[in-house]
Amino acid sequence: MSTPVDDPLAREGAHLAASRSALRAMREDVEALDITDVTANWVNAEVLARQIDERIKALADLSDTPLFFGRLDYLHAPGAERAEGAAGERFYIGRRHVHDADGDPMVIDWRAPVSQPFYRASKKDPMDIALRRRFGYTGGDLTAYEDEHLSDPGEAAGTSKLLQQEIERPRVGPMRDIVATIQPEQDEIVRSGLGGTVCVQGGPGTGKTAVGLHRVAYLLYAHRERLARTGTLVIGPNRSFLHYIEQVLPALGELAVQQATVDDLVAHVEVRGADDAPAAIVKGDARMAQVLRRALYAHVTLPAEPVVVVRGSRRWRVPAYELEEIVRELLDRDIRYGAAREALPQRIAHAVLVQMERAGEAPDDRVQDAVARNSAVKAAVKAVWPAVDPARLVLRLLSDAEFLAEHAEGILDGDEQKTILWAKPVRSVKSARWSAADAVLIDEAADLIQRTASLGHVVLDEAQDLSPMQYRAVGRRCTTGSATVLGDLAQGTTPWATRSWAEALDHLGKQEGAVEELTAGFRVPTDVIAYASRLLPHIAPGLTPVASVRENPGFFEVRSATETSEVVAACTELLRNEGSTGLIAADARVPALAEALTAAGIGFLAPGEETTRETRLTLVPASLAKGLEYDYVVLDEPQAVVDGEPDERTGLRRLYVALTRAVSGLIVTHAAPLPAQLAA
Ligand SMILES: Nc1ncnc2c1ncn2[C@@H]1O[C@H](COP(=O)(O)OP(=O)(O)OP(=O)(O)O)[C@@H](O)[C@H]1O
Repeated sequence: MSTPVDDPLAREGAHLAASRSALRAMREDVEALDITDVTANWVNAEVLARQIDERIKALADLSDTPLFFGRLDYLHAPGAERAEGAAGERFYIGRRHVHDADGDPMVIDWRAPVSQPFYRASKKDPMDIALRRRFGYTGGDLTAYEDEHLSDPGEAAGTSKLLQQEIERPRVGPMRDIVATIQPEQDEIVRSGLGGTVCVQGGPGTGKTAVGLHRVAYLLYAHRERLARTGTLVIGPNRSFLHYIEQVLPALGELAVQQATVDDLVAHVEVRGADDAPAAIVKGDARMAQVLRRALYAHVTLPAEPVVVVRGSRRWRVPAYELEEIVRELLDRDIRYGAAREALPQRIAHAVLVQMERAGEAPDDRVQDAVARNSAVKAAVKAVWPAVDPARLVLRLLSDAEFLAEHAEGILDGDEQKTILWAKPVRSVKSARWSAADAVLIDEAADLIQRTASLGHVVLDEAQDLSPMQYRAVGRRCTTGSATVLGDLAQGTTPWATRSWAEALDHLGKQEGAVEELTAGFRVPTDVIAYASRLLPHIAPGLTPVASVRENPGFFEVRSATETSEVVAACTELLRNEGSTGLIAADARVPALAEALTAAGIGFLAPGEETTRETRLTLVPASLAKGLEYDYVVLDEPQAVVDGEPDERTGLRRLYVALTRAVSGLIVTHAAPLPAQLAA
């Protein structure tokens, strides 16, 4: 019988058990904290209690997530300046830091500098690593390990089986983290500094979303205090997508990252209406920002009358030309409309004070405040620099042809103006049927009036679908921070879809952002991605096709199915496999397919609903498929997916998205002929 001493696996198992009890002890220490004496008031107590609560949650030992997944044996002790626990030469790499009762590290956080060679070291550049060990788990049990002697010239470089297994593991439930298998080119993006914006172009399944989420986790580790103050945000295309990814960061111990759609960010009004494509295109065009600025500043009128302030028996007169100077100076300064409006009364009061001093008085700050509040000053401010409500400003632009023409002159042509004008004038902000694009305009106007607060870091996923005005809305939420922009130009399905990343970064206000490309595909099997890539020359010429890293060639079949029952049969067939199945269909065909599934007694979910062992089928309208994945996919009627979009290119892009959701197998069913572009 082997003993822990001679059996490496047993030895590693013992380290796992010891690490687990150390983690338990760390948690118990936090749970035992008594804060009654240390907090001066209840607000502090509540904040502290919440922090403690979060810390306890972050220290949870999740039975199905291994505490460590790798080990690094350094040749030398890493430099003290870069080491968390530099004393030892051996480090276990895991999701979070675990230390023993003496404070010595048992498990090192994957984000620590000493963990980096786990992801980056190679035979070519061993990074001072003698041994890299990967661990394999079955359930929560440590059952395998695999070694690479990176500094041993005699050992050939090979591909890791454990890595391959992890990549090919079937999917059930929401998205999970990839910390154990982040690839070198992904790691470079994950660990790029907080100061810079990174934009990642990558085909379907290249790990963009995964990389973006891990980058936030990394940044939170490396800049914890700063980001706790300024905040982080992940932006995704819709609720079901956000739901799909929402557990990745908590699994990495990060509970404080906000998630939102762009619509959530700009929810100044209730969106009840929709634009047709031509109107949405103009409203989403960056030129609208100029129109709004002009329309807003048109409210400022240069004063023609003096301001006369009466105080006691004296009258102080600020002549019109002096007022004009003040107004011009405020217009020239780079401050918001609202801030300038707030400054104006003080400026006028200051001019009065100068006169008072000249007249031998010695007014103090209180006098200046009193003058600023004087009714004559208030009236002048109201006339010269009136308060503007952003929603009302947009309402007027969209309902008043003359007002729009005046401010869009030389920016939008006559047809464009007509396109965005509402058919019927609308009376109030409340009664208007605002569209999503209108809400973005209101957000732009609101920011012209009052600066939007900036976060420390924003991750923008599926960015290719944003309009220039939406990019601006996101950009103003990270003016003093940085962004990770993730997308695929070939998957852009909005009429205003991004044409180039340079342009997108420009609208975002992050011209300096670096564009990186990911081309290794972790999701889609070789045969399927090859089939889908036939569309690339038609939808995004010039993009590199994804190269699948999956060894399993996957299952792929195109078959004719004239009845919905045959589509249902394809689902039943795929459900015999382990993992999730998605039935993706043109939105218009979803009701009929839902009916057919129900008639056949097959339970199914909507996208974003969590798959369970019992219900593993999701019926996905093509319009919601983006970003999601299933082990097996039945793609119903490709031509209908194409026809569901207003133009052929968008239709083919939608089809490309739908074709690239499968991890292990795809059946395409069709009654109508397949789109010609899919022919080999
Ligand atoms: N290094 C990796 N190791 C294991 N799995 C990975 C790795 N990178 C990505 N994956 C997996 O590949 C799948 C696709 O990743 P992800 O959804 O991030 O790709 P994407 O580029 O955002 O795709 P899409 O363009 O379709 O939205 C996910 O299941 C993800 O967990």
